[in-house]
Amino acid sequence: MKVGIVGLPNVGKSTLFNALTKSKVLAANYPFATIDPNVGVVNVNDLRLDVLFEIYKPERVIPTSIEFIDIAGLVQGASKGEGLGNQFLSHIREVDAICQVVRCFEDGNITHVEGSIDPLRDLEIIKIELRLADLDVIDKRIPKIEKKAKAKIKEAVLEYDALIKVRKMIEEEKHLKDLDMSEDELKMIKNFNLLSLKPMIYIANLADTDLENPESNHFYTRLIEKANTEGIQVVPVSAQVEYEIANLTKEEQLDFLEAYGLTASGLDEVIRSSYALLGLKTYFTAGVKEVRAWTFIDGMKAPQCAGIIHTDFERGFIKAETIAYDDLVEAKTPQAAKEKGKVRLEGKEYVVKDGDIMVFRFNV
Ligand SMILES: Nc1ncnc2c1ncn2[C@@H]1O[C@H](COP(=O)(O)OP(=O)(O)OP(=O)(O)O)[C@@H](O)[C@H]1O
Ligand SMILES: [Mg+2]
Repeated sequence: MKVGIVGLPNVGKSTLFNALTKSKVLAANYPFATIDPNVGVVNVNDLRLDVLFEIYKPERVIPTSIEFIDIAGLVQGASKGEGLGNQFLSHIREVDAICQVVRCFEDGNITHVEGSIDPLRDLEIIKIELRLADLDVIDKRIPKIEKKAKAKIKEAVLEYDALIKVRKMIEEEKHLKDLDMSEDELKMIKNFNLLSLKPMIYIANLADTDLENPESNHFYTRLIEKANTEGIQVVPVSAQVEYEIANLTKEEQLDFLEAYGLTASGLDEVIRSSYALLGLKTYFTAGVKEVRAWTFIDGMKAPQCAGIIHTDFERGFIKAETIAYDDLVEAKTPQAAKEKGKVRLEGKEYVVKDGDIMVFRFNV
């Protein structure tokens, strides 16, 4: 699962990426500092792992992770080849969700490609470019299948109808959920990796002085209002502050945060929101050797979830011993949970739930 960090040039994308991934890729005060995408893996902090650690006292705890990709800045006209143009857009096609960094901080020393701070204008630029790029893809495809669709070839009719619907949706700025599309049409559309259909959150990149009270920044409040109308979540952070504290010890971090009137880093919220945005859930495996978190997609059944660990587990799946996280915590030990009848034996059709602690029985 990949999350792309997207936005205008020089708004703080690489700075945020460095903070998230504890890396040191080039983040610099000029547009197009980033050209090739940077890729990094980020652990997903989960307090439940700390609790499971206390229960199982394992030798090690392994959190789950997601991948972040820092992508080159996008400018007006990118869909027509401006800036890094289509090369840039192809990198966005590969991600499953988008974190859009929106500059809300004022700083005369840091160049803004549009010459002023205006988050709503910036959002509009990005949105238009993503939509134009999609229309381009659709309009190249439609003539290729039109004849076959008119000749009533089944596959082509399905694809043609789906493309026409989505084209209209993009043009009229509607949502996919407002469209009357069949399962098959939706599947078909997925293959095109359309940018405007990717789930998105906005990261409001604030000045350090705004952290204590973001609402005092009118750029930020306007961004929130806009996002509310779109049903998009906003996460406020200062990429610069997060970067500065990313490599400190936990204790130093707390002191540093306190100086800004904060109790926690904003990065966890960025990571958690991205995880949720992707529709991701977590199940656990737990024992004395290892407690480990595994990511699955909402709706997956037990065998598929087993397959995330090893394909043999899926192929030879028999049953899954399952305890709900809350049941385990309430019972205090796996033994007590068993005695209370809280350990369930689930079969092939079981839809795994967030927090399930699972032991897979399999035979190959
Ligand atoms: N919240 C912030 N407050 C002040 N300065 C910031 C903040 N976030 C980032 N910056 C500064 O903005 C400049 C640009 O940052 P960065 O290189 O991360 O941008 P970018 O979006 O990756 O740009 P590009 O598109 O060129 O790759 C850097 O000098 C960075 O230190
Ligand atoms: Mg960059």
